[in-house]
Amino acid sequence: MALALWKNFLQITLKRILQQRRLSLYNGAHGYDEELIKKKLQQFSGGSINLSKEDNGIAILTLNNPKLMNAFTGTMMVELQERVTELENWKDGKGLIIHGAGNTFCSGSDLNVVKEISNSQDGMNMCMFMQNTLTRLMRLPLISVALVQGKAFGGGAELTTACDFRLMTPGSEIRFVHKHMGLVPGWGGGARLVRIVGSGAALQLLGGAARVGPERALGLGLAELTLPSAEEARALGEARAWLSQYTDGPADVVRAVKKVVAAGRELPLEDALRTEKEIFGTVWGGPANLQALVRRPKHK
Ligand SMILES: CCC(=O)SCCNC(=O)CCNC(=O)[C@H](O)C(C)(C)COP(=O)(O)OP(=O)(O)OC[C@H]1O[C@@H](n2cnc3c(N)ncnc32)[C@H](O)[C@@H]1OP(=O)(O)O
Repeated sequence: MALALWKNFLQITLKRILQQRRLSLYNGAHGYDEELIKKKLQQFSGGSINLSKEDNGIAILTLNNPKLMNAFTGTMMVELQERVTELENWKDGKGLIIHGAGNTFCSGSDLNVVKEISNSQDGMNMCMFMQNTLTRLMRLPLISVALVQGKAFGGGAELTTACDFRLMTPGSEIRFVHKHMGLVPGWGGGARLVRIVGSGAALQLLGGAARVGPERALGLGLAELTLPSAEEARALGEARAWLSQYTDGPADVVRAVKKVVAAGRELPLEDALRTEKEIFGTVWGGPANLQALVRRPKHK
């Protein structure tokens, strides 16, 4: 009995490690040493990344370091990775809202940390660490929303692009300030921005470190909607209500929808088609499909 349980535990752990590897971009073969950079990042503490999973299948991820406009300290980067792992293992999940504490989104990486790891090796490892985490975030089978209040600057702007949708509150601003810091995006925000707004607009936003308010973001297709409220709790309620139009329904179907779109977004066409076939197989003849066949709804 104990041996069977142990074997089962080992199998589950191995499966999780393999899944994380498959969903990540970098490993040892790329000269990436995850344990080394995690140890380094742990030296720079402060703030937290909080996750609450609600019964409606929507999770709320809060960037919590309001003293520094929710800038990412080292421990927050590590905590973000842990929360993403938790979300990968949340089988009832359908949606995710990412927001910042204290009426603002995130001012990027903590400049005190940036200064301490300004050598090339640490910088490249931090870049690979954050790309791995944000790529796994983007690939979650959850429909995700960045709720942008106040400012989303630098790495904060990059984080918004790892979500499926961006909702902005009145007066909020997304700004890729990297150029003014003598940098380019390194958390994957450049590549994702090109796919969201196209290369011309991305060049304008990155090359000019442009301020993007709700109106311009809507015009560019960077944001979906300007919410009516700028106040934290109200805006969160409005974001929840907006997201629920896509997360209503059985978890397996909502997750399948996200997986089909994620495959179409990332894979070459033939691979995406094959993946779509696999995902189709998980819902065809499933409970929601059979119930619908009994109900025979008219889609008027
Ligand atoms: C991945 C690459 C990156 O992310 S590089 C980092 C890019 N981000 C930045 O350069 C943001 C720098 N900060 C700013 O421009 C301003 O603080 C912004 C965000 C516009 C907010 O301005 P304002 O509303 O006037 O507030 P403030 O400047 O008084 O800030 C409040 C306190 O927060 C701090 N803060 C802000 N951002 C960061 C940051 N990224 N790292 C470290 N600290 C940050 C400010 O220094 C200020 O602290 P203090 O009150 O002076 O002790």
